[in-house]
Amino acid sequence: MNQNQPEQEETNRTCVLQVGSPDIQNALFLVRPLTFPPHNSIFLYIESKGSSLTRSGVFLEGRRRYGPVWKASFGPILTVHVAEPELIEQVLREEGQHPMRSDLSSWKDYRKLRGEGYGLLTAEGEEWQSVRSLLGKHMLRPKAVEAYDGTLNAVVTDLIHKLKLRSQQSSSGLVTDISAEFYRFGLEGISSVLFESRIGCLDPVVPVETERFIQSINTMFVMTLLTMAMPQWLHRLLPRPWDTFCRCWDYMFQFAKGHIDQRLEDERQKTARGERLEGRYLTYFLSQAGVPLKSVYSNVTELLLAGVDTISSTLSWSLYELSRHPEVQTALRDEVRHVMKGRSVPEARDVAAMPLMKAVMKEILRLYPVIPANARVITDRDITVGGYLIPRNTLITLCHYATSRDPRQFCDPDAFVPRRWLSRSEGSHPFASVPFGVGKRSCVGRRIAELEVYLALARILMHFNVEPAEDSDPVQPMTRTLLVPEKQINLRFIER
Ligand code: HEM
Repeated sequence: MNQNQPEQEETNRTCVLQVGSPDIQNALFLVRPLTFPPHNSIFLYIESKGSSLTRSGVFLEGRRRYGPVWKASFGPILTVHVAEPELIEQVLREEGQHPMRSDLSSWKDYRKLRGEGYGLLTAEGEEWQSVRSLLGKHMLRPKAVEAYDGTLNAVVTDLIHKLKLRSQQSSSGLVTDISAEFYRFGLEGISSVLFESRIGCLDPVVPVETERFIQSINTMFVMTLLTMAMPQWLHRLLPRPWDTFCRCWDYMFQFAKGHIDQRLEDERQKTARGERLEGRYLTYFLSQAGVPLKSVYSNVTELLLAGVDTISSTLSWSLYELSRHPEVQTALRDEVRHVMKGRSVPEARDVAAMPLMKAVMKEILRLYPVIPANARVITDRDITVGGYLIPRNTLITLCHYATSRDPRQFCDPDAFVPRRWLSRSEGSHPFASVPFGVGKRSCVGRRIAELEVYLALARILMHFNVEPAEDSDPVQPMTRTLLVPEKQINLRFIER
């Protein structure tokens, strides 16, 4: 069969190709809210007319039904989906000097409404470029990132204590809802990199404002889908999703501003006392480089937000899969111990000698890419992708989850097989699994995220055998803008 042909024709299909044809609005995706107890907030199914997508089937079903390119509407937004590595590569190779993810964003609408600044996630053009160049120096250069290992290791030490405390509270070493613990770890980790000071997320009693910040992120992501699915005029008729969305952002900005103001005040007092300033944290670099305070606020808010779910999801799925594959867990622990040679705390440079560790993270992000679909808008010209003309300013959805679970790219695609990354025989397309994105606008936190996950996994495996909870059913991923576990992940941490 031709790879570019749909596997199966559907008589009741709601989405057909031919961008620019009069029936461009004929595809309607419905969004139905569901309550989901663990976070006490609303989660979403995305359904196509006729049959529901599985919760984890982020565009797998679209790919199966319609082939590698199809168009659909999400509320008022028309988007062309691209679900083939070669075609994703074609789109990304077309992006210009200042790539744009999406022009139609409720995140941007909030900033306009409240007069807040834009951070790296939301800024465009020259504004984006200047902050990206600055942060890139401190977040992507290997030497600059290595310098954070002491800071991050201190946070990992607290995580290990917390896991010990929690596992000792159960006779079987059970720690329920590990993602919640790793949300706090993620927030503490990114805060320490941003402020070079600790904010108490891993203390025995977690500060109320920390929990509220994490809850705000959760709810904001859910509301993002709802607000995007509703045309703006509907916000007046059904104000709740939009109001809730704005309140979440208000709190997130307030939280970040409080910490930034505190930190800058500390610096002012030091200067007044004639002490030398030698900060090694991102807020300091931003403020010293003359970035306006409004932009420091928005960038720090967005970096805090970006560092929480991403780390939590990756660590949770890593331990989930390692608990179900004890042979991989043992091999990884052996690798860590071999490199550590009796030392107890790994450093950034140790990771270079841990190929299996890197393969485990790649495999986890292939199976569970925390951003399952990304987007691009090409603003200056029409482009041709897979033989279809896509007019300028069209929102193009890049279906990464669909390509990274595609059996044409990865044999046994739903299985956890880290070793596939250690041999060259797999032969998948380089754009089949790109969990951090590719190119100028790719993830600026990638190196920090990798280091944080490596340091945490190495120490956890040195301290614990990680096993599934008794009688635990498999956990599937689902989408809430980001990919998250559909239910709590509970694991047993047995001290070694
Ligand atoms: C496993 C962890 C992570 C994954 C899988 C991930 C993935 C991504 C992806 C897919 C993008 C969009 C790239 C594109 O549009 O091409 C992105 C952007 C971004 N990420 Fe991450 N991320 C992770 C961790 C982090 C962390 C820890 C931070 C903060 C320190 C961070 C900060 C950002 C920022 C600021 C952007 C926007 C970059 C820009 O537009 O210039 N990410 N990330």
